[in-house]
Amino acid sequence: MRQPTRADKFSFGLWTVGWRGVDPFGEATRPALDPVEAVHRLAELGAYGITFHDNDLFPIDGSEDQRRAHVDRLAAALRDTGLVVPMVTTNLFTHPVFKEGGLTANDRGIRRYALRKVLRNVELAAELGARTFVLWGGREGSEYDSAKDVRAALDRYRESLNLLTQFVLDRGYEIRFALEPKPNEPRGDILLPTVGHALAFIASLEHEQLVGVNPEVGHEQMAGLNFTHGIAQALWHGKLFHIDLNGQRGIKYDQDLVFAHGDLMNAFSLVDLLEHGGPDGSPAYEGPRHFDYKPSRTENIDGVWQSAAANMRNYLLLTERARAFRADPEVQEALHTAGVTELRTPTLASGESYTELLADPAVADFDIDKASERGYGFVRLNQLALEHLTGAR
Ligand SMILES: C[C@H](O)C[C@](C)(O)CO
Ligand SMILES: [Mg+2]
Ligand SMILES: [Mn+2]
Repeated sequence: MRQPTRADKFSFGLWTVGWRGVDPFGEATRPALDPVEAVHRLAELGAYGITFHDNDLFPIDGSEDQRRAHVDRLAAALRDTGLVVPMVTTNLFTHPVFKEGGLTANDRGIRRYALRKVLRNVELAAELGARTFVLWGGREGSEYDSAKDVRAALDRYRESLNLLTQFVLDRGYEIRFALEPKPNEPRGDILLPTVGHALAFIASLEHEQLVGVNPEVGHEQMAGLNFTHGIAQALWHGKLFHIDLNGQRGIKYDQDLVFAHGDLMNAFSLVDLLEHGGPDGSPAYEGPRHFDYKPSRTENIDGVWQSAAANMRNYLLLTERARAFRADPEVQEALHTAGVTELRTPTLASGESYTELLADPAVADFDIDKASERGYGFVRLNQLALEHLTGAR
Protein backbone atom coordinates (compact mmCIF):
# COMPACT_ATOMS: atom_id res chain seq x y z
CA MET A 1 0.00 0.00 0.00
CA ARG A 2 1.66 3.22 -1.15
CA GLN A 3 1.92 6.42 0.91
CA PRO A 4 -0.14 9.49 -0.04
CA THR A 5 1.57 12.06 -2.26
CA ARG A 6 0.79 15.68 -3.21
CA ALA A 7 -0.54 14.34 -6.53
CA ASP A 8 -3.39 12.65 -4.63
CA LYS A 9 -4.65 16.16 -3.74
CA PHE A 10 -5.67 15.28 -0.18
CA SER A 11 -6.69 18.32 1.85
CA PHE A 12 -7.88 18.84 5.43
CA GLY A 13 -9.85 21.55 7.22
CA LEU A 14 -7.80 23.12 10.03
CA TRP A 15 -10.93 22.70 12.16
CA THR A 16 -10.70 18.90 11.79
CA VAL A 17 -7.38 17.97 13.38
CA GLY A 18 -7.81 21.10 15.47
CA TRP A 19 -11.10 19.98 17.00
CA ARG A 20 -10.64 20.02 20.78
CA GLY A 21 -13.44 17.51 21.44
CA VAL A 22 -16.03 19.90 22.86
CA ASP A 23 -19.50 18.46 22.37
CA PRO A 24 -22.93 19.42 23.76
CA PHE A 25 -22.38 17.15 26.74
CA GLY A 26 -18.70 17.56 27.49
CA GLU A 27 -15.77 19.93 27.56
CA ALA A 28 -12.58 19.77 25.51
CA THR A 29 -10.50 16.60 25.81
CA ARG A 30 -7.53 18.02 23.89
CA PRO A 31 -5.51 21.24 24.04
CA ALA A 32 -5.72 23.84 21.27
CA LEU A 33 -3.64 23.00 18.19
CA ASP A 34 -1.51 25.71 16.57
CA PRO A 35 -2.50 25.99 12.87
CA VAL A 36 1.20 26.16 11.95
CA GLU A 37 1.82 22.83 13.75
CA ALA A 38 -1.18 21.36 11.89
CA VAL A 39 0.22 22.51 8.53
CA HIS A 40 3.61 20.91 9.22
CA ARG A 41 2.19 17.64 10.54
CA LEU A 42 -0.32 17.27 7.69
CA ALA A 43 2.46 17.96 5.18
CA GLU A 44 4.56 15.20 6.78
CA LEU A 45 1.60 12.80 6.50
CA GLY A 46 1.31 13.45 2.75
CA ALA A 47 -1.46 16.05 2.51
CA TYR A 48 -1.33 18.58 -0.33
CA GLY A 49 -3.53 21.32 1.11
CA ILE A 50 -5.35 22.80 4.06
CA THR A 51 -8.64 24.69 4.26
CA PHE A 52 -10.03 26.91 7.01
CA HIS A 53 -12.78 29.16 8.33
CA ASP A 54 -11.66 32.74 9.00
CA ASN A 55 -11.98 32.20 12.76
CA ASP A 56 -9.97 28.97 12.69
CA LEU A 57 -7.11 31.36 12.02
CA PHE A 58 -7.92 34.59 13.89
CA PRO A 59 -10.47 35.64 16.52
CA ILE A 60 -13.77 37.16 15.37
CA ASP A 61 -13.15 40.26 17.49
CA GLY A 62 -9.40 40.63 16.84
CA SER A 63 -7.81 43.77 15.42
CA GLU A 64 -6.78 44.15 11.80
CA ASP A 65 -3.14 43.84 12.89
CA GLN A 66 -3.86 40.59 14.75
CA ARG A 67 -5.70 39.27 11.70
CA ARG A 68 -2.79 40.15 9.43
CA ALA A 69 -0.25 38.56 11.81
CA HIS A 70 -2.18 35.26 11.89
CA VAL A 71 -2.53 35.21 8.10
CA ASP A 72 1.16 35.94 7.60
CA ARG A 73 2.10 33.14 10.02
CA LEU A 74 -0.02 30.70 8.05
CA ALA A 75 1.37 31.96 4.72
CA ALA A 76 4.91 31.36 6.03
CA ALA A 77 4.04 27.80 7.05
CA LEU A 78 2.53 27.20 3.61
CA ARG A 79 5.72 28.45 1.97
CA ASP A 80 7.85 26.29 4.28
CA THR A 81 5.87 23.13 3.53
CA GLY A 82 4.61 23.76 0.00
CA LEU A 83 1.01 23.10 1.06
CA VAL A 84 -1.69 25.05 -0.77
CA VAL A 85 -5.11 26.45 0.23
CA PRO A 86 -7.67 25.05 -2.26
CA MET A 87 -10.70 26.25 -0.31
CA VAL A 88 -11.64 28.90 2.27
CA THR A 89 -14.92 29.23 4.18
CA THR A 90 -16.47 31.55 6.75
CA ASN A 91 -17.57 30.87 10.30
CA LEU A 92 -21.14 32.13 10.49
CA PHE A 93 -22.13 29.77 13.27
CA THR A 94 -19.95 29.87 16.43
CA HIS A 95 -20.39 33.36 17.89
CA PRO A 96 -23.73 33.96 19.71
CA VAL A 97 -24.53 36.73 17.25
CA PHE A 98 -25.28 33.95 14.73
CA LYS A 99 -27.58 32.02 17.06
CA GLU A 100 -30.51 32.82 14.74
CA GLY A 101 -28.59 32.62 11.48
CA GLY A 102 -26.19 34.69 9.42
CA LEU A 103 -27.12 35.44 5.80
CA THR A 104 -30.77 34.53 6.49
CA ALA A 105 -31.09 35.79 10.08
CA ASN A 106 -34.40 37.55 10.74
CA ASP A 107 -32.31 40.43 12.15
CA ARG A 108 -31.22 42.64 9.21
CA GLY A 109 -28.25 44.11 11.07
CA ILE A 110 -26.85 40.61 11.63
CA ARG A 111 -27.40 39.75 7.97
CA ARG A 112 -25.42 42.83 6.90
CA TYR A 113 -22.63 41.97 9.36
CA ALA A 114 -22.53 38.34 8.11
CA LEU A 115 -22.42 39.38 4.44
CA ARG A 116 -19.54 41.80 5.09
CA LYS A 117 -17.71 39.04 7.00
CA VAL A 118 -17.99 36.77 3.95
CA LEU A 119 -16.86 39.53 1.54
CA ARG A 120 -13.74 40.19 3.68
CA ASN A 121 -13.06 36.45 3.70
CA VAL A 122 -13.43 36.16 -0.09
CA GLU A 123 -10.65 38.79 -0.34
CA LEU A 124 -8.49 36.59 1.91
CA ALA A 125 -9.32 33.51 -0.16
CA ALA A 126 -8.15 35.36 -3.29
CA GLU A 127 -4.95 36.49 -1.52
CA LEU A 128 -4.11 32.87 -0.65
CA GLY A 129 -4.96 31.52 -4.09
CA ALA A 130 -8.02 29.50 -3.07
CA ARG A 131 -10.24 28.64 -6.05
CA THR A 132 -13.29 27.46 -4.11
CA PHE A 133 -15.26 29.26 -1.42
CA VAL A 134 -17.61 27.09 0.63
CA LEU A 135 -20.78 28.32 2.31
CA TRP A 136 -22.23 25.96 4.92
CA GLY A 137 -25.37 27.53 6.32
CA GLY A 138 -25.30 25.67 9.64
CA ARG A 139 -27.33 28.33 11.44
CA GLU A 140 -29.60 29.16 8.48
CA GLY A 141 -32.88 27.55 9.47
CA SER A 142 -35.24 27.26 12.40
CA GLU A 143 -36.72 25.10 15.17
CA TYR A 144 -40.24 26.50 14.83
CA ASP A 145 -42.13 26.75 11.54
CA SER A 146 -43.78 30.09 12.31
CA ALA A 147 -40.41 31.67 13.22
CA LYS A 148 -38.92 31.58 9.72
CA ASP A 149 -40.45 32.76 6.46
CA VAL A 150 -38.60 30.28 4.25
CA ARG A 151 -39.41 32.12 1.01
CA ALA A 152 -38.06 35.34 2.45
CA ALA A 153 -34.99 33.43 3.69
CA LEU A 154 -34.37 32.08 0.19
CA ASP A 155 -34.72 35.63 -1.15
CA ARG A 156 -32.00 36.75 1.30
CA TYR A 157 -29.78 33.74 0.43
CA ARG A 158 -30.15 34.55 -3.29
CA GLU A 159 -29.52 38.26 -2.63
CA SER A 160 -26.29 37.28 -0.81
CA LEU A 161 -25.08 34.86 -3.49
CA ASN A 162 -25.87 37.35 -6.26
CA LEU A 163 -23.82 40.00 -4.42
CA LEU A 164 -20.93 37.60 -3.71
CA THR A 165 -20.72 36.36 -7.31
CA GLN A 166 -20.90 39.95 -8.61
CA PHE A 167 -18.07 40.86 -6.19
CA VAL A 168 -15.90 38.02 -7.55
CA LEU A 169 -16.64 39.01 -11.16
CA ASP A 170 -15.93 42.72 -10.52
CA ARG A 171 -12.66 41.92 -8.69
CA GLY A 172 -11.64 39.38 -11.31
CA TYR A 173 -11.07 36.67 -8.70
CA GLU A 174 -10.69 33.06 -9.95
CA ILE A 175 -13.14 31.88 -7.29
CA ARG A 176 -16.30 29.78 -7.44
CA PHE A 177 -18.74 29.19 -4.59
CA ALA A 178 -19.81 25.78 -3.29
CA LEU A 179 -22.90 25.40 -1.09
CA GLU A 180 -22.63 22.70 1.56
CA PRO A 181 -26.02 21.15 2.33
CA LYS A 182 -26.96 19.61 5.71
CA PRO A 183 -30.49 18.64 6.88
CA ASN A 184 -30.21 19.60 10.56
CA GLU A 185 -27.81 20.28 13.47
CA PRO A 186 -27.20 22.81 14.87
CA ARG A 187 -30.57 24.19 13.72
CA GLY A 188 -33.63 21.97 14.02
CA ASP A 189 -34.11 22.23 10.26
CA ILE A 190 -31.43 23.80 8.06
CA LEU A 191 -32.29 25.54 4.76
CA LEU A 192 -31.01 23.85 1.57
CA PRO A 193 -30.90 20.53 3.49
CA THR A 194 -29.71 18.24 0.68
CA VAL A 195 -27.80 18.31 -2.61
CA GLY A 196 -31.13 18.32 -4.45
CA HIS A 197 -32.40 21.45 -2.65
CA ALA A 198 -29.10 23.21 -3.26
CA LEU A 199 -29.04 22.35 -6.98
CA ALA A 200 -32.57 23.68 -7.41
CA PHE A 201 -31.68 26.90 -5.55
CA ILE A 202 -28.50 27.44 -7.61
CA ALA A 203 -30.56 27.41 -10.82
CA SER A 204 -32.36 30.56 -9.56
CA LEU A 205 -29.19 32.65 -9.15
CA GLU A 206 -28.01 35.52 -11.36
CA HIS A 207 -24.50 34.07 -11.92
CA GLU A 208 -25.37 30.40 -11.37
CA GLN A 209 -22.28 29.32 -13.34
CA LEU A 210 -20.16 30.46 -10.36
CA VAL A 211 -22.08 28.43 -7.80
CA GLY A 212 -21.93 24.66 -7.24
CA VAL A 213 -22.14 22.25 -4.32
CA ASN A 214 -19.78 20.88 -1.66
CA PRO A 215 -21.65 17.71 -0.60
CA GLU A 216 -20.58 16.01 2.63
CA VAL A 217 -20.88 12.22 3.01
CA GLY A 218 -22.45 12.29 6.46
CA HIS A 219 -24.81 15.16 5.75
CA GLU A 220 -26.65 13.38 2.90
CA GLN A 221 -26.69 10.18 4.96
CA MET A 222 -28.21 12.09 7.92
CA ALA A 223 -31.12 12.71 5.51
CA GLY A 224 -31.28 8.96 4.75
CA LEU A 225 -29.94 9.48 1.23
CA ASN A 226 -27.40 7.55 -0.86
CA PHE A 227 -24.29 9.77 -1.04
CA THR A 228 -22.97 8.19 -4.25
CA HIS A 229 -26.30 8.96 -5.97
CA GLY A 230 -26.09 12.57 -4.78
CA ILE A 231 -22.55 12.94 -6.08
CA ALA A 232 -23.56 11.36 -9.40
CA GLN A 233 -26.34 13.92 -9.84
CA ALA A 234 -24.04 16.81 -8.84
CA LEU A 235 -21.55 15.57 -11.48
CA TRP A 236 -24.37 15.21 -14.01
CA HIS A 237 -25.22 18.89 -13.49
CA GLY A 238 -21.53 19.87 -13.69
CA LYS A 239 -21.87 21.25 -10.14
CA LEU A 240 -19.48 19.12 -8.05
CA PHE A 241 -17.13 22.02 -7.23
CA HIS A 242 -15.73 20.45 -4.02
CA ILE A 243 -16.42 17.52 -1.69
CA ASP A 244 -16.33 16.85 2.09
CA LEU A 245 -15.29 13.26 2.78
CA ASN A 246 -16.01 11.59 6.13
CA GLY A 247 -18.01 8.73 7.67
CA GLN A 248 -21.48 8.44 9.19
CA ARG A 249 -23.24 5.43 10.70
CA GLY A 250 -26.92 5.94 9.99
CA ILE A 251 -29.43 8.66 10.69
CA LYS A 252 -28.18 10.29 13.90
CA TYR A 253 -26.16 13.31 14.96
CA ASP A 254 -23.35 14.38 12.59
CA GLN A 255 -20.56 11.95 13.48
CA ASP A 256 -17.89 13.27 11.12
CA LEU A 257 -16.08 9.91 11.36
CA VAL A 258 -12.90 9.13 9.44
CA PHE A 259 -13.69 8.57 5.75
CA ALA A 260 -14.93 4.96 5.19
CA HIS A 261 -15.50 4.38 8.92
CA GLY A 262 -19.22 4.70 8.22
CA ASP A 263 -21.07 3.05 5.32
CA LEU A 264 -18.14 1.21 3.73
CA MET A 265 -20.00 -0.03 0.61
CA ASN A 266 -21.13 3.52 -0.18
CA ALA A 267 -17.56 4.75 0.35
CA PHE A 268 -16.37 2.08 -2.11
CA SER A 269 -18.90 3.06 -4.79
CA LEU A 270 -18.14 6.75 -4.18
CA VAL A 271 -14.39 6.30 -4.74
CA ASP A 272 -15.11 4.12 -7.78
CA LEU A 273 -17.29 6.92 -9.21
CA LEU A 274 -14.82 9.73 -8.44
CA GLU A 275 -11.74 7.84 -9.63
CA HIS A 276 -13.11 5.74 -12.51
CA GLY A 277 -16.41 7.40 -13.46
CA GLY A 278 -14.97 9.53 -16.26
CA PRO A 279 -14.45 8.60 -19.93
CA ASP A 280 -12.53 5.26 -20.32
CA GLY A 281 -12.33 4.80 -16.55
CA SER A 282 -10.60 8.13 -15.92
CA PRO A 283 -11.47 10.23 -12.83
CA ALA A 284 -14.88 11.92 -12.92
CA TYR A 285 -13.71 14.60 -10.47
CA GLU A 286 -10.42 16.52 -10.56
CA GLY A 287 -10.82 18.62 -7.39
CA PRO A 288 -9.28 18.19 -3.94
CA ARG A 289 -10.07 15.03 -1.97
CA HIS A 290 -11.04 17.06 1.09
CA PHE A 291 -11.60 15.57 4.53
CA ASP A 292 -14.08 17.27 6.83
CA TYR A 293 -14.11 14.97 9.83
CA LYS A 294 -13.53 15.06 13.58
CA PRO A 295 -10.87 12.93 15.34
CA SER A 296 -13.07 11.18 17.96
CA ARG A 297 -13.19 12.92 21.33
CA THR A 298 -11.65 9.75 22.81
CA GLU A 299 -8.31 10.35 21.10
CA ASN A 300 -5.20 12.14 22.32
CA ILE A 301 -2.99 14.08 19.89
CA ASP A 302 -1.33 10.84 18.67
CA GLY A 303 -4.79 9.54 17.82
CA VAL A 304 -5.48 12.78 15.95
CA TRP A 305 -2.56 12.20 13.55
CA GLN A 306 -3.44 8.51 13.22
CA SER A 307 -6.98 9.55 12.23
CA ALA A 308 -5.68 12.03 9.65
CA ALA A 309 -3.48 9.33 8.11
CA ALA A 310 -6.41 6.87 8.17
CA ASN A 311 -8.54 9.16 5.96
CA MET A 312 -5.91 9.19 3.21
CA ARG A 313 -5.04 5.51 3.61
CA ASN A 314 -8.70 4.50 3.31
CA TYR A 315 -9.17 6.58 0.17
CA LEU A 316 -6.11 4.95 -1.42
CA LEU A 317 -7.19 1.46 -0.29
CA LEU A 318 -10.64 1.93 -1.83
CA THR A 319 -9.10 3.30 -5.05
CA GLU A 320 -6.97 0.16 -5.31
CA ARG A 321 -9.92 -2.15 -4.59
CA ALA A 322 -12.17 -0.33 -7.04
CA ARG A 323 -9.48 -0.59 -9.74
CA ALA A 324 -9.25 -4.38 -9.15
CA PHE A 325 -13.06 -4.57 -9.24
CA ARG A 326 -13.17 -2.82 -12.63
CA ALA A 327 -10.32 -4.99 -14.01
CA ASP A 328 -11.96 -8.28 -12.98
CA PRO A 329 -13.39 -10.05 -16.09
CA GLU A 330 -16.11 -11.63 -13.93
CA VAL A 331 -17.17 -8.14 -12.87
CA GLN A 332 -17.30 -6.93 -16.47
CA GLU A 333 -19.43 -9.95 -17.35
CA ALA A 334 -21.71 -9.35 -14.34
CA LEU A 335 -22.08 -5.64 -15.29
CA HIS A 336 -23.11 -6.70 -18.78
CA THR A 337 -25.64 -9.25 -17.48
CA ALA A 338 -27.05 -6.60 -15.15
CA GLY A 339 -27.58 -4.27 -18.12
CA VAL A 340 -25.54 -1.52 -16.47
CA THR A 341 -23.86 -0.69 -19.78
CA GLU A 342 -27.15 -1.13 -21.70
CA LEU A 343 -28.57 1.87 -19.79
CA ARG A 344 -26.13 4.12 -21.69
CA THR A 345 -27.91 3.30 -24.97
CA PRO A 346 -30.64 5.93 -25.70
CA THR A 347 -34.17 4.54 -25.48
CA LEU A 348 -34.99 5.96 -28.89
CA ALA A 349 -33.05 5.11 -32.05
CA SER A 350 -31.25 8.22 -33.33
CA GLY A 351 -33.79 10.49 -34.97
CA GLU A 352 -36.69 8.21 -34.00
CA SER A 353 -39.90 10.17 -33.33
CA TYR A 354 -42.64 9.35 -30.85
CA THR A 355 -44.84 8.60 -33.89
CA GLU A 356 -42.42 5.84 -34.94
CA LEU A 357 -42.19 4.58 -31.37
CA LEU A 358 -45.97 4.42 -31.18
CA ALA A 359 -46.09 2.55 -34.50
CA ASP A 360 -43.27 0.10 -33.68
CA PRO A 361 -44.88 -3.40 -33.63
CA ALA A 362 -42.05 -4.83 -31.52
CA VAL A 363 -43.07 -2.38 -28.78
CA ALA A 364 -46.82 -2.68 -29.33
CA ASP A 365 -46.51 -6.47 -29.00
CA PHE A 366 -43.87 -6.36 -26.24
CA ASP A 367 -44.12 -9.57 -24.20
CA ILE A 368 -44.05 -8.18 -20.66
CA ASP A 369 -44.32 -11.64 -19.08
CA LYS A 370 -41.28 -12.85 -21.01
CA ALA A 371 -39.40 -9.61 -20.19
CA SER A 372 -40.24 -10.13 -16.52
CA GLU A 373 -38.27 -13.37 -16.49
CA ARG A 374 -34.91 -11.57 -16.91
CA GLY A 375 -32.50 -12.23 -14.00
CA TYR A 376 -30.21 -9.20 -13.52
CA GLY A 377 -27.61 -10.86 -11.29
CA PHE A 378 -27.32 -7.73 -9.10
CA VAL A 379 -26.66 -9.80 -6.00
CA ARG A 380 -23.77 -11.61 -7.66
CA LEU A 381 -22.41 -8.23 -8.83
CA ASN A 382 -22.66 -6.86 -5.30
CA GLN A 383 -20.99 -10.00 -3.93
CA LEU A 384 -18.10 -9.43 -6.34
CA ALA A 385 -17.85 -5.85 -5.10
CA LEU A 386 -17.80 -7.01 -1.49
CA GLU A 387 -15.14 -9.65 -2.23
CA HIS A 388 -12.92 -7.03 -3.88
CA LEU A 389 -13.62 -4.62 -1.04
CA THR A 390 -12.56 -7.20 1.54
CA GLY A 391 -9.53 -8.35 -0.42
CA ALA A 392 -11.04 -11.82 -0.89
CA ARG A 393 -10.35 -11.44 -4.64
C1 LIG B 1 -17.27 24.16 5.66
C2 LIG B 1 -18.11 23.91 6.90
O1 LIG B 1 -18.29 25.11 7.60
C3 LIG B 1 -17.39 22.90 7.75
C4 LIG B 1 -18.24 22.29 8.84
C5 LIG B 1 -18.40 23.25 9.96
O2 LIG B 1 -17.60 21.13 9.30
C6 LIG B 1 -19.60 21.86 8.30
O3 LIG B 1 -19.44 20.65 7.61
MG1 LIG C 1 -20.22 17.30 8.97
MN1 LIG D 1 -18.41 19.77 6.00
